[in-house]
Amino acid sequence: MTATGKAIKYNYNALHKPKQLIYGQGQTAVITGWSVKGAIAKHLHPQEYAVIGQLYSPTRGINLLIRNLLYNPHVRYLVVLNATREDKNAGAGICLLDFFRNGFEEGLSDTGRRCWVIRSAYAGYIDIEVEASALEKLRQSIEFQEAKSITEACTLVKSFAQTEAVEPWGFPLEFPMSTLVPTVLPGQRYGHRVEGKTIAETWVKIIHLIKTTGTIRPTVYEGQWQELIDLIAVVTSEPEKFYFPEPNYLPIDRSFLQEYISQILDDAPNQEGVKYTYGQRLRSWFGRDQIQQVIDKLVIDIDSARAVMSLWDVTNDANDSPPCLNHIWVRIVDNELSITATLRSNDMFSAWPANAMGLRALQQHIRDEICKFSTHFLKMGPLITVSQSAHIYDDCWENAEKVIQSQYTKICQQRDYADPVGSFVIAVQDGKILVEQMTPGSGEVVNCFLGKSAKQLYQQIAASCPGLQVEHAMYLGTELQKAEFVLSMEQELSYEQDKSIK
Ligand SMILES: O=c1ccn([C@H]2C[C@H](O)[C@@H](COP(=O)(O)O)O2)c(=O)[nH]1
Repeated sequence: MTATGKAIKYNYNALHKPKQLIYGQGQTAVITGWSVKGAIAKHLHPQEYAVIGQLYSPTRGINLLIRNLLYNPHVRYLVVLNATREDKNAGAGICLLDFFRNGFEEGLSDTGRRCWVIRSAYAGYIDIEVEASALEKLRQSIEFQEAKSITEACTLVKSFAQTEAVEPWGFPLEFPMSTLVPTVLPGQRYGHRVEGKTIAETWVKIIHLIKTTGTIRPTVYEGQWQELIDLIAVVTSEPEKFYFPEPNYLPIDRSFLQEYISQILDDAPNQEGVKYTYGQRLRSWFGRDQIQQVIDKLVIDIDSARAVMSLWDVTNDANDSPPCLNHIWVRIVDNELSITATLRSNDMFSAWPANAMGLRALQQHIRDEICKFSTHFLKMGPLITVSQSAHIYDDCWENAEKVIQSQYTKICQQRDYADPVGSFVIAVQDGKILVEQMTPGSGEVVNCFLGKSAKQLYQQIAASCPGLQVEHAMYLGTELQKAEFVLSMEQELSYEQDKSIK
């Protein structure tokens, strides 16, 4: 703190996420939610505020925000901006205000950890290590206001700045924090494939793959994430009205989805502080409606491989907040319409389910429109996402583990055994092992492998069918070993696939 004449200048010291904040010398903390913080800062003088920062999610951001406030007792005013649709969906601002309005009580977090639970309709937690008396003191010492627009927020900040300087409410407080270091198993680094029937099932498999084999790397947001590079997710049969598990373990629900779909399908006007919406990029950003263009293209030329929508603006996106969804490609094969979306950076735990459902709604819309304006009857094909940086942030690791523990085994048990590579019939004939590969469904023989040992055969099969499913390959290994055993024995034994040796 330095005193210059009458005005006192305070320094804000952030314990957490220091590079994500804009600093001033005043006594008001401004929480901008999803509106970009720079959009407010430009209307204010640094002496009018203590700090400006964004808060996206109640479960992920509030704990660190409160810890930072406890370390900066000169902050005596709080302005929470709640201006965008994203703020309404996330509820982070409301939850923060509820902390000050309603307080907190001891309870369990969504991962079952003991913590302080904010008395709010939105789930928000504070670490139990933070003393309750400090939290109460903070609540009593800060005057808070909600703003519905950037203009209103600035007016509030300026009016607080005009009041006399207030003494800090105490000394900076810091509390211990536990950290979780995951065990990472070895695995592929680049290029991964996950498939599931529904978005929910695929999501659980994605979370498991990243959590077990993803590399731990620093993020640009002063934390860490676990990351796989180029993860292709194929969702084969998400139902038209979307599948939400009961109880719902996804990070979104139906009412959130409703709002979100419109952010992808519908145009949106420019709004100060809002970076972009996908709907705006698709419908009007480049002076054309790309969704309609794709529909028109495919109505005329059903076999076209040129049905592309681009969201990356080379003239504009080298800035602070470029879109994550960059490229969408629509393809019709055998009367099945698939969509492939490329996301340069994808938060697989918190954002992917919404991204995938929004894209599925877009796919459905394009299919319906093509059917309406042509004589084609098209089925819904798969939804494919290509997530280039497929990551899980460290503050979601605990939740991710919980999803894996409660869902992954169940989902693996539900798998069917239809390997698209086909099936293999194994027999022992004339002192050799014979394996015939057959097409799935129709059972047409397409390949034959012959050899004396299990090794000779599995090497041939692996070379010929590199896409074989892991469990299927392991099964073949056990059967081939049985066949080799029968061949190697002096006495008359017979081999029959899937039966014990007689
Ligand atoms: O539709 C979206 C929008 C954002 N993100 C995530 C990906 C990153 O974790 C973060 C954006 O960070 P940058 O790569 O822009 O820094 O938001 C998504 O997963 N999907």
